[in-house]
Amino acid sequence: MWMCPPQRESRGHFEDTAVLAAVRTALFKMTEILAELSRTEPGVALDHEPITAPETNLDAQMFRCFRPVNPDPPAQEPVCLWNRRRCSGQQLRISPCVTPELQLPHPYGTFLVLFTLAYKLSPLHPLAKYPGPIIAKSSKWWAAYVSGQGDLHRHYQSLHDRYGDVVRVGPNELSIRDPSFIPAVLGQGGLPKGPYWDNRPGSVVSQRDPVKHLHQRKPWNRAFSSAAVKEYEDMAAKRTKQLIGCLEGVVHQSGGNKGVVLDMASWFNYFSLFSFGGGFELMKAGGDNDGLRAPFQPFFRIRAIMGHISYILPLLLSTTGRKCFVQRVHAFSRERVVKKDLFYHLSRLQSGEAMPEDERPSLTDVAKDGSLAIVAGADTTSGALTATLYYLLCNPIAYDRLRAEVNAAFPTGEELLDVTKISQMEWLNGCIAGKPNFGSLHSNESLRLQPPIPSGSQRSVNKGAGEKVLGIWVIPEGTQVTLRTYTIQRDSRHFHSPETFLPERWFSTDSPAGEHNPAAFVPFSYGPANCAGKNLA
Ligand code: HEM
Repeated sequence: MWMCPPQRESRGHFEDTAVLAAVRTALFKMTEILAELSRTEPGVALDHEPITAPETNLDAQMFRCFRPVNPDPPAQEPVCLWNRRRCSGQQLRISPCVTPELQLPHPYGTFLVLFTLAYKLSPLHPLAKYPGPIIAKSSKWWAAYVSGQGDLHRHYQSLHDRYGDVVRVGPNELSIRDPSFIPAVLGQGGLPKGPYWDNRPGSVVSQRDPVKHLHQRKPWNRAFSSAAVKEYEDMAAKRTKQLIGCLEGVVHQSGGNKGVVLDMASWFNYFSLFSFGGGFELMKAGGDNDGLRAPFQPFFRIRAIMGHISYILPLLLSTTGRKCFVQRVHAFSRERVVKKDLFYHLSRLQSGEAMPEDERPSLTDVAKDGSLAIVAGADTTSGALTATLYYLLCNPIAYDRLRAEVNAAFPTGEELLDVTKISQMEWLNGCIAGKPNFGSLHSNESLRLQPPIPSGSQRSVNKGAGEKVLGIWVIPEGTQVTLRTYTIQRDSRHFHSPETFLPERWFSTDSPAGEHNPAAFVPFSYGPANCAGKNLA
């Protein structure tokens, strides 16, 4: 990794005293890396749709100082750095934006970097009044680094414990722990999505324009309407049985050996792709033998890191073969559109749907959304199931109560999913299902303790939109805000014994544990851009 982390004070917490030295090192290393990128494979880029680096923040403007600018690229054989074998033979084109010589920082660049840094840390900055660590105020590169360690949500929690409910976590970004701001930020008429989503394939999740988002969201709402979700029930029941059969098979093959180890996170991941009909037969294959799931794994980490420095994505796209991965996923999605599963519903081609020809989305658009369903739907669902199993195994009392409840409701174990029965099962709903309770549609303990999207979803007060007032806080234009799900859901002001797995808190109001603030439970987010697949999930 390019950046030497300064001394940690506590888990994920950086000492301000080491900060300036770290920032200097980081900036120097950044220039080195950019130079290295251009030296190793000169002038090669993949064919991609035009992508423009956002000019909305100073980090991006600084970054432009280091970007190569040669309008006449040399003719050259295209190469895919990411995976040469997989991408050989694909139609690639030299992009005019990358050249062999990278312009290293000249005096103007150095001056701009230092000036920008000084401005970000000065009392003149619009967010100067908000508390936060100096390294975070200096650059989002720091958040990208912590994100790469997989610890960002815990780090934000420690920052809130130290600085309060509103913390400056980036030069232009605030992190919020107060759930009373959820409707104003995420609700109807709230804030649009932020630059975290810039430079991504144009699926609904990365649509920052609220009007276009509304349009793109329609097929999703249709795909998860009550009628459509009913159609998935059989599929879900069959896949559940298949999973149980597979697990029994593995145990059987081991000859009843008690020491058999199962990677349940992977099995839940194979299972959670069930909404795609027969497209993924990972359970049947007993693993990802064909490498269908493997390409998604590095993508999750890269996506999480790049969200903080999304202006660098165009350079990465042009110097690496990430494009190859995206093309592969889209190709897979395109094949699926014709089958009657989630892709089919997204394509709005259902019978009885009076959708005029010209309003139907193109196959490419559906493929983009379908790819999103794989990345947004499968990992979240399997993460929730894995967390539930973990907490049940750590809590024998809850495990026994749940098992007794399931055995009573489904005595033979052969019944298909019966949603009416499920909605009346207290322990199941307390642990992992979704029963209307305390005004909250999805009330369960593992999603509270381990929300699959723990750091929340970024929103932005766009330039020209005017400042946004949240209680006593004035959020200036050009600021990004994020409500931290993990931190909010583990706040003792909203949940009794917040770090403890207590499924009964959702159905028992007799004990103090039952008292909680339902508004502080938002694993599926809130408002018009909340999770489109939550009914299915
Ligand atoms: C336990 C499982 C899941 C959790 C906790 C979860 C959570 C979330 C969250 C927090 C968001 C961000 C919303 C925002 O920006 O405000 C989101 C977005 C989204 N999720 Fe899920 N999700 C889950 C499963 C699924 C499934 C199964 C699907 C579909 C197959 C899905 C499809 C989507 C889509 C399409 C979006 C983008 C919505 C938009 O921007 O309008 N999710 N999800």
